[in-house]
Amino acid sequence: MIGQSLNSKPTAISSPVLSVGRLTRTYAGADRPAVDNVSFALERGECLGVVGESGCGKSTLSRCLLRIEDADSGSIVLGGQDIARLNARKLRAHRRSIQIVFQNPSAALNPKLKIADSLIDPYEHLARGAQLKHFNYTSRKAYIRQLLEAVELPAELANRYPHELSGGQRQRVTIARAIGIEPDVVVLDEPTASLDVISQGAVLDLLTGLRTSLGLSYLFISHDLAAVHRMSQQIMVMREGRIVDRFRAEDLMAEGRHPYTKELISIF
Ligand SMILES: Nc1ncnc2c1ncn2[C@@H]1O[C@H](COP(=O)(O)OP(=O)(O)OP(=O)(O)O)[C@@H](O)[C@H]1O
Repeated sequence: MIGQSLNSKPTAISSPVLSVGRLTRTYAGADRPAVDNVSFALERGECLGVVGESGCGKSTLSRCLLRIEDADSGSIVLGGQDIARLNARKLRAHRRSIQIVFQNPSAALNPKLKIADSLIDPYEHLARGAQLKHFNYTSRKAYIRQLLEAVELPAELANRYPHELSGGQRQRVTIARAIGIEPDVVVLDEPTASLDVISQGAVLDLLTGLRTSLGLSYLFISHDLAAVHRMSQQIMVMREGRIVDRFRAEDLMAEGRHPYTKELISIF
């Protein structure tokens, strides 16, 4: 099922899978932008971590990237096209390319749908008939079984409702939903914040395994520097809507870190 051919590290010469330029979003009545002139490039197959304290603009950034809300200005280049200004009809073609996993899996899953129905939904709306590289859609049942297996859940959970799963199992279902249509980019917005410490580690390890085996690229957004460091190849530090520091993960403790990054290091 899941191909292992993409297990090797991506080469540095590949062009970014997602490029964001000078993205800015100011809420009505606010005295400063929630997202202020943010630019970055996400390399294919990598995880780019965004760390910052509560209120720094992380969730606003992720909602703008998904076009759940619109930025005031700036570009979001995905698959070679700037999707920041596409109208709903044109945006539809790109919906499959970028998916999100939210903090709270209970809110992300429809309580009235069985797990199988929740899992099939993105495929039916965004990927029906598409050629998938890693999951084979031979039948609805076989596809759902592959998705559950990919996130290490037993097949029999397919017939349950969300309230009949643990929080960790529910988050694995939302991850399966996001990856099942094989997007280029997955935005992980505090994906483990609602889980206990043991489940957090297991879900982070699962996400890293999926990134390498499926060749996914992640934007991993969290207030937790330790988790961001564990997951990411590149790290950006966000404060009051701005990116104040960026570096490769191995340079976290290097000379020249921004004073605010040092503050975050001192409490992690
Ligand atoms: N819908 C909204 N309307 C008005 N202001 C908002 C809205 N959403 C967020 N904000 C404000 O924008 C700023 C950034 O909020 P955002 O939720 O993006 O931060 P965050 O880093 O994700 O915080 P947290 O980690 O607590 O979720 C905050 O000052 C917040 O009060």
